[in-house]
Amino acid sequence: MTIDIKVPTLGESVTTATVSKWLKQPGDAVNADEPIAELETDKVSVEVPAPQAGVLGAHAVKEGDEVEVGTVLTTLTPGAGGQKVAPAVKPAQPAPTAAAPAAAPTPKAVAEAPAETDYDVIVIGAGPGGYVCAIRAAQLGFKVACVEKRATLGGTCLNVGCIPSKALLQQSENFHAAKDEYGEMGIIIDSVKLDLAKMMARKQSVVDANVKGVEFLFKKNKITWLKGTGKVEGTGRITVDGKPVTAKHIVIASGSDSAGLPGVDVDEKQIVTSTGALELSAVPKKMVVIGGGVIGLELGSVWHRLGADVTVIEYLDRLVPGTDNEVAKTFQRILTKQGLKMKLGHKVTKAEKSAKGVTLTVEPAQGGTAETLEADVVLLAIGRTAASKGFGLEEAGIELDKRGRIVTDAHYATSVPGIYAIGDVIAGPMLAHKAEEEGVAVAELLAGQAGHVNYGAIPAVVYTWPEVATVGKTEENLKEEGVSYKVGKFPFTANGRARAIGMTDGFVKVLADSTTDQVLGVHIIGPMAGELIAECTMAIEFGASSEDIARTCHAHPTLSEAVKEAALDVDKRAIHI
Ligand SMILES: NC(=O)c1ccc[n+]([C@@H]2O[C@H](COP(=O)([O-])OP(=O)(O)OC[C@H]3O[C@@H](n4cnc5c(N)ncnc54)[C@H](O)[C@@H]3O)[C@@H](O)[C@H]2O)c1
Repeated sequence: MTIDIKVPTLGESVTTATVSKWLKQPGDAVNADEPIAELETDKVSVEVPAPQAGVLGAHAVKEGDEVEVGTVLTTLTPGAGGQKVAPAVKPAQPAPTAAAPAAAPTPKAVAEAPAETDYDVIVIGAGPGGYVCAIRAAQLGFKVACVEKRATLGGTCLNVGCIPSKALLQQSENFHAAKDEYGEMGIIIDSVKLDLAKMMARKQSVVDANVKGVEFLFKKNKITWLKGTGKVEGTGRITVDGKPVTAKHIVIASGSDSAGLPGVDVDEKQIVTSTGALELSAVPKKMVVIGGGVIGLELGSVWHRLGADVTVIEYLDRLVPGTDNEVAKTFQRILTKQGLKMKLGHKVTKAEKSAKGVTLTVEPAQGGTAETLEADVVLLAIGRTAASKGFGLEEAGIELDKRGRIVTDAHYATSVPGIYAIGDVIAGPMLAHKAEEEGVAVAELLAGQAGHVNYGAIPAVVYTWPEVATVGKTEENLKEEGVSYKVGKFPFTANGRARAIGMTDGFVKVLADSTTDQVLGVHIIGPMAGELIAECTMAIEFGASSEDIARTCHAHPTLSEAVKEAALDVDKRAIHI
């Protein structure tokens, strides 16, 4: 008996390929799944594996021939594979060695695409990118499943990131205000006490309500939650805890993990990432934060307000890289005034744990004399890395860049047909709302619509007090790009509402093109900056001019009037300064 080996399904809309190379010749013995020929489609190179062990018969096509899906390539006589039972036409492939691993990525993915699938779309990861993608795909009529290994939906953001940190930020701000600021407003509270356990319980109830909300949305949209760990096997195929599941389209939204630092071993008790810093059972006396970025400053602020002596060690000579320099300097001044200690231009080279605490060795970033710092708790917050390892991506041939992020084209397609990626696991800012936008865009693209993300209009917010919010280009960006721009600025000290609420730190800065007046960037440090930036983001999205903002009536008395005044100041006609 012989069986035909045919050109397999090549993926969506690809029906023809060219036989680029025969890897095995007639008479060669092959094992099941061993590649026997290489085909090239207009998208990728594909290997055709033998369906079972046996000996190859006559080849029906030669190298260079164009073939269609279903064309017979060659025949196979089933039997024992792996050994030559007929004279070799070509030497057998060398056995894999450490120096030359045989597990070449890419090609087999397309060859194994299933003809019929369990779902239209499978999303791997139920964070803001993944769950939003799943919901939008379901709205568009797809049969959708979402794989999530965590016990609850919502990913890092809802479970151990954005949401719990914002709950703690609010609660610690209220505690601090009641303790240190209400007196000025004529509210005398004799004794303000912290009940940390209750504070943590409330934070958890906020998280619980949010993650249950996503579960409800899944039910409402008839999305199947596949509980377990997803592993990508190739085009159209994954496994969940080892069980095969198939889909026409796979979207990877696996997110990111906290970056480690050699010599600093995280135990989530004494040396913590953001996850541990949201769970501390007591206020540390001394806390050292490694990294003066978003997480370090938000969570450093929380524990400082609750009573910890906090020192931030930052490698660069400024806080929050990427934000407007002037904003960063003001931010540093305000946080220092609040009592956070800053050690800029320094790095941690070692962290030694003992029963008493942690001893950190700290050195100037550019070299110099080392010193030691003591801490009860160390928060490591030096960035996050794409979660792209350990679930089959490289084996399936999905290309990663040097930083481990999945490489995608403008439509979020990876190097393997039918597999897409969005959110923290691909390039771009690691922000929940960026991931959400990409989730919607990819779902719409899969439905044949014009899904799109405007990367020039993605706001970023640091939820400290005051908040820092930014959208579009910074002055530094514009100088680098040689764009001529005008600056309008307005301080919150001159805003009536800011005075009334007693929060006058900070300013709004509007950057507009010198020639066209188009708004190119807005940078805010001040009360509720994270809310105020929405108007500015919309201005950029709609291609508005600073005059458009300046001529828009803003309610009085509101903080948003500071945005209007900054826009007026672009033409030096602010009223209240
Ligand atoms: N509010 C928000 O939107 C929000 C909140 C939390 C996290 N996030 C995102 O999560 C990601 C991670 O946040 P993050 O704060 O960890 O990263 P980050 O990139 O914001 O900041 C990390 C900081 O650590 C510094 N650093 C790096 N190596 C160092 C070293 N060896 N010693 C001292 N300093 C060092 C960097 O210069 C940088 O300032 C970011 O992409 C952030 O945007 C966003």
